[in-house]
Amino acid sequence: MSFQNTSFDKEKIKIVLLEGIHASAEKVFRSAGYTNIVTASKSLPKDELEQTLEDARFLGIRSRTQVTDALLEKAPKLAAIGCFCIGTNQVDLQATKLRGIPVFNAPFANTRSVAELVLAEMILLLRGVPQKNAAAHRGEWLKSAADSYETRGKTLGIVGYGHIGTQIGILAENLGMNVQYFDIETKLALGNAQAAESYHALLASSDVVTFHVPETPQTKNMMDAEAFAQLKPGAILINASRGTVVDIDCLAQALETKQVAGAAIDVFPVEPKSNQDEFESPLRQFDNVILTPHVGGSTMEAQANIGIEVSEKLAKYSDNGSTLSSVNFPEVALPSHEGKHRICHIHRNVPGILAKINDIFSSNSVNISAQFLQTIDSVGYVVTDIDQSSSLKAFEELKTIEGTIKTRILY
Ligand SMILES: NC(=O)c1ccc[n+]([C@@H]2O[C@H](COP(=O)([O-])OP(=O)(O)OC[C@H]3O[C@@H](n4cnc5c(N)ncnc54)[C@H](O)[C@@H]3O)[C@@H](O)[C@H]2O)c1
Ligand SMILES: O=C(O)CC[C@@H](O)C(=O)O
Repeated sequence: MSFQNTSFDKEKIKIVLLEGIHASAEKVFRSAGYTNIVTASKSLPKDELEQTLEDARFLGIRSRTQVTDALLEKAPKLAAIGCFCIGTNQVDLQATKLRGIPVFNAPFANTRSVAELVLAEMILLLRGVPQKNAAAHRGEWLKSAADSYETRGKTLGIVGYGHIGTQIGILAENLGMNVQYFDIETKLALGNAQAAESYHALLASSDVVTFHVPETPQTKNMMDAEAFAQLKPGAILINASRGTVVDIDCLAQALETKQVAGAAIDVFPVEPKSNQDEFESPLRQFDNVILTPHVGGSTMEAQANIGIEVSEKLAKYSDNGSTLSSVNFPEVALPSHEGKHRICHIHRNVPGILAKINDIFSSNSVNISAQFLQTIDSVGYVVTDIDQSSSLKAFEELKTIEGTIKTRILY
């Protein structure tokens, strides 16, 4: 039997793209020869999702779809997942890794969009525009300079000085603001920004505090009752990171007591599953709070770019085996394997696997033309390019090595 018989027709490879992923993604897949593409404009209910994933090879999601180990159990053919966004907290990264499923995302494409929104919100909140706007819609006329401020000379505190936080810092300095930041990592201060002595020092000395941290156990309720008490009275609070970071009930209380003069919140502990579901929040009652439906990164530019970036990563993994920039997997950047067959072996990272793989190639007289290995704690990934004339028997034998998680053959 030749390798040709194991070939998986590209047209049969099922790709599921959920949550209104931009059409640019489908275009990339189609131009790479993939035609079995299922799309949905929202996240799917549990049963429907499980059914759709039964025979799916690739899954594309945004922030709503929760990928748990139990869901992966129902998706035995899944080869890789693309998060068409920055956050990957909706995916069980450990479970996907142990099942040999690399996860990809778009780490930069929407960062400018978030930075611009935050900048605009800061200006509007310092001027009291949200409450004046809401009043005008009710027929009231709040012409007054009271509690209305310029950004110039004010202090912006950025919590999480990464791709988004740094861009906001630069933009805010151009408005004449003083910028300070707090990050758990040592970061290069851009412009005239300064690292705050501590998180609490930042809270106590900033006129505007904005959060740009990932969802982690450490960032959960970073803004709790104690943190609100540390804020400079009358500060503005912005959260466009993750809904777990700010305790919404504590924020509501701080707005009641005027400890916080205004807020902009884009992300929530519980978000509606679709645009048809009602948005519930204790913040709805406050005119001085800008509420946006998790659209910090939702601009036409960002979504189109994300669609291209993540689908290209998935198509490349499918065609070539490259895992470069995966967030949970050994990263291997692979050259083209024209004229060769490429065998990908994903396994538990225990001593001796590489030797066993090569023993099998050797005993089957397989000529290896290139080999790549990378490991990440518990998982290893070995990619071997072999002559086309080599026997399929070796590939079948590789599957029997103890500790094998997944094998693929690409040609
Ligand atoms: N609202 C939206 O639509 C939207 C869009 C894009 C990203 N996001 C969210 O914004 C987050 C930040 O994005 P980014 O691109 O700047 O990420 P990033 O990884 O570049 O930066 C995050 C920074 O937070 C720091 N950090 C982590 N834990 C911290 C802690 N406990 N205290 C202080 N700093 C901590 C990291 O060291 C890093 O510098 C993402 O994780 C994502 O969840 C939201
Ligand atoms: O598009 C989304 O659903 C999430 C956007 C944002 O939170 C991200 O993590 O990039």
